Amino acid sequence: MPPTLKGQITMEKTPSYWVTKSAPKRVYAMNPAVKLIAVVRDPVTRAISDYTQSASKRPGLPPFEEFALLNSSIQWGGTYSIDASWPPVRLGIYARPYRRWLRRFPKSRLLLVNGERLVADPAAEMDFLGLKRIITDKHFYFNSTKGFPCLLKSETKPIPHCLGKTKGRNHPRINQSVIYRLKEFYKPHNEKFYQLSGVKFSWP
Ligand SMILES: Nc1ncnc2c1ncn2[C@@H]1O[C@H](COP(=O)(O)OS(=O)(=O)O)[C@@H](OP(=O)(O)O)[C@H]1O
Repeated sequence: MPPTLKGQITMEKTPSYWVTKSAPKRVYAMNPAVKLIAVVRDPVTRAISDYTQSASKRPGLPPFEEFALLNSSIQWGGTYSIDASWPPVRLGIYARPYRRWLRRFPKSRLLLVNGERLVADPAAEMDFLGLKRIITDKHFYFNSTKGFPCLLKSETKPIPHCLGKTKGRNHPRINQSVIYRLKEFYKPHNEKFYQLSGVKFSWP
């Protein structure tokens, strides 16, 4: 962590902390009063997003369906199982890492941000850190080319800032029966996560 003056808040963002087994213990040892934020979205969309990121770096990568299904030689429309060990699928089982974090930190200090709501209404997600509300909904505008909200750095000097090209990519079309199977796969895991967190996300 960089040095922080009194009155300043230091922030650090690393998605892999969420699933790194040793992270809760180490973060706790660093500062047990730390506030934690995890953005979670529909795990089916998360898996496709994760695959899209890899595909952008590796042209010619086989289609999503071939990784998501076990024994993908079977026709996609037939009977098949989901490959729960494929990281884009596995990382959407949120209850597992969430349980690990809860062994060290109280629920009140781990904010679960609804990824779908973060896109629909970003300003609504800003209160957890207890900071003065400087960023409000006036600082966001919907950029229709990007299809996502972007930030106006100040109300008076509205310089627009969108996230880079690697955020908000177009996802490939995925076979509908594979999507259906993935939803079925995640249903019990999502339920477990809703039970543990007390938050009913709207994923099917
Ligand atoms: N405002 C705004 N602009 C662009 N993208 C937005 C925004 N808000 C949320 N998102 C969603 O963030 C997704 C990328 O987040 P990542 O988890 O891949 O980022 S990172 O791993 O933390 O770097 C990204 O996923 P993809 O759509 O698959 O690219 C977006 O859905």
